[in-house]
Formats: sequence, structure tokens, C-alpha cells
Amino acid sequence: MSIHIEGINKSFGKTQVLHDINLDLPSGQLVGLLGPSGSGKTTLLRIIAGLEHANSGRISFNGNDVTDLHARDRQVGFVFQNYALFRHMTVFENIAFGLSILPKAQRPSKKDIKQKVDQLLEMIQLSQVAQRFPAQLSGGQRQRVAFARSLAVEPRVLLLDEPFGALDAQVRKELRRWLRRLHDELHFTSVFVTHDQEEAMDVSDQVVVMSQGKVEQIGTPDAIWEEPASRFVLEFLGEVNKIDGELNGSRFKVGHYPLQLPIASHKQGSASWYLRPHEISLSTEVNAQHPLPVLVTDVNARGSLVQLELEPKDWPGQLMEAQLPHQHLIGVKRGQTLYLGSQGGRLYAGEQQVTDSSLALTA
Ligand SMILES: Nc1ncnc2c1ncn2[C@@H]1O[C@H](COP(=O)(O)OP(=O)(O)OP(=O)(O)O)[C@@H](O)[C@H]1O
Repeated sequence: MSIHIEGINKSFGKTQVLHDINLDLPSGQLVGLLGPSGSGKTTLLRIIAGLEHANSGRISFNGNDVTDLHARDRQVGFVFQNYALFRHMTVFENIAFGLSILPKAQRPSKKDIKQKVDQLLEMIQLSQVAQRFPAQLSGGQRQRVAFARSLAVEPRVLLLDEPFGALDAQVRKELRRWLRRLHDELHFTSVFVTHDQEEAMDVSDQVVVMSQGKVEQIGTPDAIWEEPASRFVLEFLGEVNKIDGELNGSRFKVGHYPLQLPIASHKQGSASWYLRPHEISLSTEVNAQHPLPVLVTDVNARGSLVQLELEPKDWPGQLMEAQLPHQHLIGVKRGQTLYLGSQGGRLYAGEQQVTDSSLALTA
């Protein structure tokens, strides 16, 4: 079931929380809505579900306008963060619930309901606990039951609001892999809300990055990682170091170190140089490619990679993280001075990117 979202605006009182949202979500995909708290993700999800009404704009499922349809007629399944299982019902009864309350004409026979629930129990690998009550399950198991319960009625669209939010890191990771596999088998269309970039990048076919009620970028996780559309997206994805300086033509001054851009720029004023940990290059000697002195404050070997914590030395800035192949750093120790350069990176002046994606500055 494809979802078409057109020109959605939403205000609560005088505050506009969604601004002209336009999205096309193809059928069978798992789409992650990613953004900081308050960016409007849940509101958008609730508008798709029909639980909230937009001030303007349209929503269609498979080309059919559902804007004016009540939530219960949209055939959407919902999974929330806090399981919302019925405590007095067994796992089996919880999963069967949606089917057993259907109007008589649509309700499957008892035998068919049992067959369906057994199938779902197998799919979530919980057949052995069918007769337990929710209180006798772990958090991860409860959430799997919540999934099965919403899938039982075969929704056209499954909407998930921070479905793994209440679980610990390990269970979260397992469950999101499980959701991905389930999705690959069953091909339903899902939209899930998360503020965790790793989670969104790990499981989504497409990620929609939101900020302040607007869509900043939509794309595959790879495309968003490789080509963040804005400074906000680059920063929000995390794992990026920021070095502030003053831009003047093709010169970028960090503290009293004048660095050279490989291109001429007409911009002037404050600018920030963004470097991901693997884009940092280090040398034991100062040279044109490695102009900035840094102090090594931590060294962590991680398999074939070494992770370093670096403190700016003699120029203003924050602690940085670098990640380099082991062989480049044999013998590097805490307390040692190294010289920093780059193998890429991005320079932003205000919201504007000054250069394309691969920028190397030199002295
Ligand atoms: N029923 C409501 N009445 C008034 N304001 C609301 C209501 N629901 C949401 N808001 C406001 O709308 C904005 C967007 O909220 P929303 O819950 O959609 O954001 P979110 O990105 O899902 O955030 P979070 O990750 O914290 O859940 C926030 O400023 C919030 O305070």
C-alpha cells in the first residue's frame, strides 16, 4: 500500500508544528521518520493514522484519498512504545482480540482465528508462551506480541511510534533486526518514528529526516549518509567533528592557523569545517597536509581500527574523535602531539555548504 502525503499543515493553537509536508512512500517499504524531539514525527504519524486531523493537505493510500476517513476505517495497525497489551488476557487472546471483535459478518470462525493466531505466534517465535499473561513476559516478548496483535487484522499500513523505545540496547537491536526480517518476508508498508539515528539507518528502506515540522531530507540510509542535504542532517546523523574558524576568500583561519581551501570562495565570516572520524588524517610531523597540532588524550584499539580522542592544541575547539587503520598509527600513545589534516570533509558557512563533499584543507 503506497502512501501519498500532500501539502500537510498542522497547528496546535497558534503554533504550527507541521509545514507543507509532501512525501511519497512506496508500497512494501519500511520508512523511518527520524528527527529530534518536537520535530513533528508523532503528529505526522497520527495524521497518517487518522487519529489527528491536518489543517490542510491530503493523504492517500494506493491512490485513494483517505483524508476524511475515520481512523478505524483506514485499516492501519498501530504499535506504540508501551506495548499496550491487555493485562487480563493471555498472549493468545491478545493476538486474537482484533479478529474476535470484528462485526459478525466479517469475523472469521473460531477455527480460522485459532489458525491465524497460531501462525502469528510461530512468526514471532512465541508459540510456547501462548497461554501466559503479559506480566509473565519480558519487554522484548511483549513488544513482539504487540506486533502480532496489530498484524492479525491484516492492516494496509503499519504505524510504529518508537516501538523499541522502552527496551534496553541489546533487546532493541535484536528486535529491529527481527522487524527487518519480518518485513522482508511479508512486505507490508510501515512507517516508524524514532529519534535514534542508528536505529533509523539500520532498518529503514527510506529515512525521512525531520526538523521543526519540515522534511529536511528523504532518501535511502546510504544516500543520506553520503550526501546529507543540510548542515542539520549532517550534525543530526552524528559521528562528526566540527572545527570552527573564519572564512575569507579561499582562506579558512582556525585560531591563528591560516588554512587554504582548494577552491576560491566568495564567502566571508564564521564557518565550520565538519570531519567524520574516518576523514581525519594524522601525521607525526607538521606539514602542509597536516597543519593543526592536536594532543592525543585517548587511544582505543578496535579490531583493525584505532579510535583516538584528540584535543586541539594551541587553537580553540572541542575534543575530537578520529578513526584510522591500525597500521597508520603504530606506537601512538596518550599524551603525544600529532598533526591533523583531512581526507575529505565539508565546510559550511551558515546553512550554506561552501564546497562539495570532499574537501581537503592545507596550510
Ligand atoms: N495535542 C497537542 N497539543 C498541543 N501541542 C502539541 C500536541 N501534540 C504535539 N504538540 C506539539 O507539537 C510539536 C510536535 O510534537 P510531536 O510529538 O509530533 O514531535 P515528535 O517529533 O514526535 O517528538 P518526540 O520525539 O518528543 O515524541 C511539539 O512542539 C509538541 O509540543
